[in-house]
Amino acid sequence: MALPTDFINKYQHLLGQKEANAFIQSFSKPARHGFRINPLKENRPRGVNLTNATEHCQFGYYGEVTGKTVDHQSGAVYSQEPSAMYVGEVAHPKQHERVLDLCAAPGGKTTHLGSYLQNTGLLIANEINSKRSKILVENTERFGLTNTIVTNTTPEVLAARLPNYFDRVLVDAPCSGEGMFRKDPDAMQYWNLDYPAECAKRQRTILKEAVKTLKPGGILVYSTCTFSPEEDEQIIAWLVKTYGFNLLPVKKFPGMDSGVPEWADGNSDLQNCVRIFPQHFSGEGHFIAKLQKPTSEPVHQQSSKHHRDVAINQNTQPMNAEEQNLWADFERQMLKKPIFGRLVTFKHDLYSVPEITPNLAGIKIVRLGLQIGTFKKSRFEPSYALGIALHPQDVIHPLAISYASWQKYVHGDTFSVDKSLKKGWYQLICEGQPVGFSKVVNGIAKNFFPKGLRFQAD
Ligand SMILES: C[S@@+](CC[C@H](N)C(=O)[O-])C[C@H]1O[C@@H](n2cnc3c(N)ncnc32)[C@H](O)[C@@H]1O
Repeated sequence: MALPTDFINKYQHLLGQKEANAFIQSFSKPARHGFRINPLKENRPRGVNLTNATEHCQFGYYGEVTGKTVDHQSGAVYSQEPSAMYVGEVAHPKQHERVLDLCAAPGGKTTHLGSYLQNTGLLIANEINSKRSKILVENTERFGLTNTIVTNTTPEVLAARLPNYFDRVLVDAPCSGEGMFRKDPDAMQYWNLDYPAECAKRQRTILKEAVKTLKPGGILVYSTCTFSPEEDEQIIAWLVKTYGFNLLPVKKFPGMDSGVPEWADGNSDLQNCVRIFPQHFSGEGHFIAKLQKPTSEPVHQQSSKHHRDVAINQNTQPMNAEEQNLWADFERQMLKKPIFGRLVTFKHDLYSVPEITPNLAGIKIVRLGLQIGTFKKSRFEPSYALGIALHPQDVIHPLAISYASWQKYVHGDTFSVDKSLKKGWYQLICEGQPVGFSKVVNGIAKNFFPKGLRFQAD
């Protein structure tokens, strides 16, 4: 791979000739692939090879997964390169915490954080880019995250609305992406010698706001997929100096390196950070730091389980009487236990929002928790997201379908089912995974697979 000359010279200077040679040569080797399995699903994925588990990530495996499979469509797996998997592992939220993923699209880390939260507490996944925030929504839905609100706003707006609010904040920062060069050589086109410093400026702007959203004593995880000290150790040194954060040690698995104090201000605590270099570790490259916000006074262990703000924003409403009846009918016919969260309507859609959702007025929300369905004229239509999120064991009418029927389903076609099936809604199950809802009428399963997601499966 033809790397920029300035890039080679820079790392020869930083790493020394011998180490730099190994680093540069690693770019000519094949990229490493990986995936995580989804612990929120009742059943393990059946179509992937689960023999090569990663040591550093509880849910991780080496290997490649493709998009047009049951495991992928149902959210049973999430494709993620092996070093990126260590970020969620380091962040590792505890159940019932309030967590912010500030730079979240397409959702690799969000889905990983959600794997730990187990749909408890609150996860706000924010993405500043509107188009990318929609992909983030797709991935949170696919993964079956019911405690997650997706917002599309700036760090400044979130910090102004939710100061000192989160137990844990992840800043997986936009960066110069040097760890992407092997996987995606196009990522090199933006690179020049000044680019890391430009990215660092933006990272400091984001972090200034991230710091405000974190409660005293809260945990901040900062990560990049780049090797440049300007965006890694130097950012952390600045954070520690400016805000008095405590740099916490992060476990290093074989092949992981420590942060390098000499590449910043010499603070020996910088060794607590993790560097993942492709010449030492089976992954593309990352930098991760874990920090704690100082507490000027003792933090009272306020359980977020009991916190409950009333309003969500000015546009949400409780269900009206007709909607309540339609929902109650659906719930009685379809669900073995009541739906999680707080139910609110937004226009004609019914949402389940996490119990501890704060007032989000003034923040652009792209996904208000889990969309349960839509009230149409005198009927309720369950959503695709609900059809994927519900565990088959909690549904009164699961319907196992063949792979051939699934192919028709994801293509947007109807398919035949047993003629004796009663008319009504069924949760479709393929290879043990819930794949959405269908309405069965006279032996035909009608298609409700979202138009924008349809594809031709092999
Ligand atoms: C490294 S990517 C995040 C990857 C994501 N965490 C994942 O694991 O899938 C960084 C994200 O930050 C967003 N971003 C860019 N500028 C930003 C800014 N000024 N404030 C917040 N986010 C920004 C980008 O749109 C991008 O989606």
